[in-house]
Amino acid sequence: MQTRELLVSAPGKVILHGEHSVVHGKVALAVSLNLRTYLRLQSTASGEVRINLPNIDTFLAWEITALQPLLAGCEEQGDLKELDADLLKRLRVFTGILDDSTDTRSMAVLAFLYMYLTVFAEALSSITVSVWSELPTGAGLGSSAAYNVCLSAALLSARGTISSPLTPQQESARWCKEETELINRWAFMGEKIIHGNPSGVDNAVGTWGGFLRYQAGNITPLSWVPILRILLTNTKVPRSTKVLVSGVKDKINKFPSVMKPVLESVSAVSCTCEQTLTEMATHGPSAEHYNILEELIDINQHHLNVMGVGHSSLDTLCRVTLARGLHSKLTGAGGGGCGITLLRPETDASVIQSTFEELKSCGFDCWETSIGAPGVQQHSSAALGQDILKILNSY
Ligand SMILES: Nc1ncnc2c1ncn2[C@@H]1O[C@H](COP(=O)(O)OP(=O)(O)OP(=O)(O)O)[C@@H](O)[C@H]1O
Ligand SMILES: C[C@@](O)(CCO)CC(=O)[O-]
Ligand SMILES: [Mg+2]
Repeated sequence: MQTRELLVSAPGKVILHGEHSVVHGKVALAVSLNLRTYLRLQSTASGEVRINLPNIDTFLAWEITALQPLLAGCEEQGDLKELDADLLKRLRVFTGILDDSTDTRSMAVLAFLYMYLTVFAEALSSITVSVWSELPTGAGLGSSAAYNVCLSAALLSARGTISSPLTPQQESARWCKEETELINRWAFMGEKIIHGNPSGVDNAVGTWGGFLRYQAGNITPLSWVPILRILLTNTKVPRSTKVLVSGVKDKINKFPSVMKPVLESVSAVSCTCEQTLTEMATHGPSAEHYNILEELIDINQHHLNVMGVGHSSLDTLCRVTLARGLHSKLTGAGGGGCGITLLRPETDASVIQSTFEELKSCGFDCWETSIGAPGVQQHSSAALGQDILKILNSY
């Protein structure tokens, strides 16, 4: 244990195209958001591990002596490709969390304890971890990935497996490539616990930030993209990514010849979108480019409905925006949660205002977002706003 206090943050994300298909090896395009999750880790002498999760009203502590026996029989974490199923089973018994639970608190606690035990292993230390997020929990904006990336970075740094990159002169710093890759791999373990069968796209965006093309674990940063204006709408309909991902898998197993072409088509949508964005960045955006982006959004939204991850609230979003000539699709796992609407450069402020008003009257939250924020970072306390520090320091 090398650290008395660590502050880290990681961004949420929007998936432009490829959610669900990406779980089955197809191409996705995703970009980080300007909404972040923040974590403070303190080393203590309490003999306890404590976690404070104010967003989900969860405040728990365990004696290290009670956690130690859970590690008996654990193999050293090698290439980090697979979860240690036995340890997870022992953790479920220890916490009383059932196999099929998708409960918010249970999933957050399991992911934390699993990562703490596997990172610290033979050197369990007393720590207090507090996490607070600007992201809505479980709404499709990668809140689980931002949580897992923060946990992974902070725990690995505190253990000394990776460095603490911040120098006294800096307000924020990032880890080197190799250490960032390790953060991403460990965060993926947390995603496996929360999601069941994640593709890894969400933790990749939370770790690396920016605009990414993702396919089967291959991450390609896209630096040639135009500035896009995107409206985000949170329908506030709760859903679980784990349940939705498993529903799509069931449908593919039931109707493979029907569903596989749908996944293939979504992959083609991602690739056509990528080509269009590259053209827009190289030759300058035209009205025709925006027409193509809008058509691709509509096609993908239909495909997502075919996969069974639509929701009447998302239909409402599409209808309200289309009435003003704007095109929307769900983002993330769907089933409620958030949708994105593409704004054209010439979209009038009055049109945006009236869209906001109508969506708000449906009970939705709606705001224009900014995309492409940096990935996981370590911060000095001077870098964080007073309101965020106040929350993290109050435990
Ligand atoms: N701020 C937070 N504090 C504690 N736990 C969190 C926090 N944010 C997310 N989580 C955990 O992540 C879970 C939500 O993950 P889920 O994957 O269902 O939604 P999401 O990540 O927001 O959406 P998507 O995966 O579609 O982008 C919560 O149930 C909780 O266990
Ligand atoms: C639905 C999904 O494709 C995106 C969730 O943000 C799941 C995943 O890729 O792990
Ligand atoms: Mg998630």
